[in-house]
Amino acid sequence: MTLQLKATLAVRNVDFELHVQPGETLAIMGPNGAGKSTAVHMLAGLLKPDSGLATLDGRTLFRLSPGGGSSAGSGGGKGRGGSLWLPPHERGIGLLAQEPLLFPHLKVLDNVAFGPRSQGATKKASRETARHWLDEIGALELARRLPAALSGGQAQRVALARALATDPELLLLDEPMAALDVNSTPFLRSLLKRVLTGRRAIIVTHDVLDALMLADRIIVMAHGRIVESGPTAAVLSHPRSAFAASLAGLNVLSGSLSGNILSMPDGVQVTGQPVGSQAVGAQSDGAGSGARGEVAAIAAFPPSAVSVFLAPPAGSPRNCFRVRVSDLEPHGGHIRVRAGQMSADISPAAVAELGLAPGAEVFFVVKAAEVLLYPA
Ligand SMILES: Nc1ncnc2c1ncn2[C@@H]1O[C@H](COP(=O)(O)OP(=O)(O)OP(=O)(O)O)[C@@H](O)[C@H]1O
Repeated sequence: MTLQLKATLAVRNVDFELHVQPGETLAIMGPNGAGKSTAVHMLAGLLKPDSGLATLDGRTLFRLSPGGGSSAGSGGGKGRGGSLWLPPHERGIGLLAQEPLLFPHLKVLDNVAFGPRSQGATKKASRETARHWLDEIGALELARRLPAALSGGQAQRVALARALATDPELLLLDEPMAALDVNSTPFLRSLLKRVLTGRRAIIVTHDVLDALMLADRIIVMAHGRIVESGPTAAVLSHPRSAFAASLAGLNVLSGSLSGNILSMPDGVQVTGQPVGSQAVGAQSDGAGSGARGEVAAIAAFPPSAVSVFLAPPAGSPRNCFRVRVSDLEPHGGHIRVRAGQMSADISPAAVAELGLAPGAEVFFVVKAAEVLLYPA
């Protein structure tokens, strides 16, 4: 029993396949325009792919073959050529979007009771279910308010209760914290942690903390494709895409790899440790291959591995980058020295000793042993 989604949509350049097991929470991450919301909207029944198949525990949500003929936005049921498209309310799926989208004229209790009521429950039973979920999310005292009298965080909690009240087989969360102020975010995140435990869900997020706290597994999308997938901790500790490496807080440099040397487009070379020479061949599917066995690759290393010097250290075999400091900011007990895309974490004493300030030209130095080289 599983959720399966396989879909293509040429107009958005998406083509991917994903699975989610019962009880599993999957985080979808990736840069802007990667296709994350597109995936969620297809599952919710709000966007029709050109072709694909989605099944939830053996039930077909949609089945569309290329040129199958049913038009986007049309109603449910079977179309020509055996195609099938269930409307959103028949899918057994709950959706929590960025905005709570509560019915403005209904009190909180009736907003939450709306789902069970439209599934056929009596008015009394629907309200009991609504009270149960409002209690679960710690918002029972809001039951008699209208949405206009709620804060953004309260409204989003009520929207969560509303999504859960239909007892969905799959809960979709599309950047549920994005529209909240920073003070409301931790509360909703810990609430989500509680309600997502043991529940099948997909969360689209830009925040690595959400993935760490809420997800069992993460997929990274880029350009409408899945470029990385695995248990959250494994993806972040051994990122294989530039995006996942930057999520994990690593410095990421792109270039082409030959042996243990990454050459960047500006000619600067980085020596590091290739992550499994077999992995280079296996992962590079030919698309990024260049001349003489070179493959498109990234170098990743943590800011804590970077030392900062005012002059290049003489005779050092280490990697040395000439950079201009763009920013200094506190980071834990250290100071994060930013220089364009690269960062170094050094002690406040070292910052004072070097006399660092934005605009200073310095050298970032990192040992080859600290640099991991991955196929891009
Ligand atoms: N309403 C739309 N009409 C046409 N194209 C769209 C529409 N919404 C998104 N796209 C395009 O589809 C592709 C996937 O977009 P999508 O919104 O799924 O990305 P995303 O990963 O959710 O991005 P973000 O993090 O910015 O929300 C992008 O190329 C985007 O420009």
